[in-house]
Amino acid sequence: MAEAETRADAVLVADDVRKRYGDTVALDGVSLSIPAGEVFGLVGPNGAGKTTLVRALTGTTPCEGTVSVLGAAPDAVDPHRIGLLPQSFHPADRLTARELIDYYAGLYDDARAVGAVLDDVGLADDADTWYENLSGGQQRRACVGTALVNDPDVLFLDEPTTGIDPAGRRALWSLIDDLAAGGTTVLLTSHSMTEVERLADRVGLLRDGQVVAVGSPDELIAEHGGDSHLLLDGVGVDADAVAAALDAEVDERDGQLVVHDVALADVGRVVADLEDGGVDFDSFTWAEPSLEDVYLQLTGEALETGEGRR
Ligand SMILES: Nc1ncnc2c1ncn2[C@@H]1O[C@H](COP(=O)(O)OP(=O)(O)OP(=O)(O)O)[C@@H](O)[C@H]1O
Repeated sequence: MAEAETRADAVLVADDVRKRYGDTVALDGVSLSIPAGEVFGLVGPNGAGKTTLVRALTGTTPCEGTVSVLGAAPDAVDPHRIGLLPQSFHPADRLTARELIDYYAGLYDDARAVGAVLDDVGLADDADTWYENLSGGQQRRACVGTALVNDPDVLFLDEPTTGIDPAGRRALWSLIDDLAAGGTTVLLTSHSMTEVERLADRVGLLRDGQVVAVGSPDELIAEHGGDSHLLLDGVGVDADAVAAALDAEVDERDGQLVVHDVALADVGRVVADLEDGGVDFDSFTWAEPSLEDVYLQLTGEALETGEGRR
């Protein structure tokens, strides 16, 4: 699709957006265009500029360049149409979850029913617990709820699932799916590549305030994810011995040996060749390239775990 056509349909546009904090360049010429109903995942290392871009797009920080939301400058858009979950959000401790959602609902003329929002974020059973007595994950759910009360057309979620347990994360993912299916445009930031690969129609990778790649997870994986590979674990595994036994490219990553370019159908043969070559290893895992590999490739940084660094 031509860029002009894309922009005409776009709900969120950033055009050459720049932001400095003193000597720190937080955004260095970011251009993006996000159509209605898309879930767009923004990823990148700490300090890459994700939160600053969310703030620029929501008009909560001034910036150079052009940003537009629903065809207008962010501060000209009807606030009913925008939902924002900031990365840092500290509601009053002595409000219950219900009172917190009710407070935000009171800011809008036609807010959703408080009980329905509590249901959406899985807090119906804890609705009358003070915020300070909710667990970290429950607190985050309550915060997500405040961004949903106005049934927004555009939803900004800055690290929405931080601290939320796996079941809660899945529930939130399916809620986001449903919102997008209903036409809501969602911009979310995350350090979990699993989350972004699962949710996002397209992903933008920020590094040092610049967009270094944009595309669907499949496109990014095909372009930057590398090959399917075998990971070898165990004391006594030696990269040179493995390379010699297999006549293959081998390198080290996080204490494992990576044998490159191994198709699933070839795993049996490769393992037999290793045994024939006298290579001593404890276990192996076959892996297809994932968004995490794209991230590693483009940022040169390792995530602490496969589920992100938080
Ligand atoms: N209010 C501020 N004052 C000064 N510098 C800031 C401010 N906010 C952000 N920065 C700096 O701007 C850069 C981008 O920060 P930003 O919070 O946008 O990154 P991020 O990608 O969201 O990081 P994280 O993954 O840690 O949330 C960083 O170098 C940060 O230190």
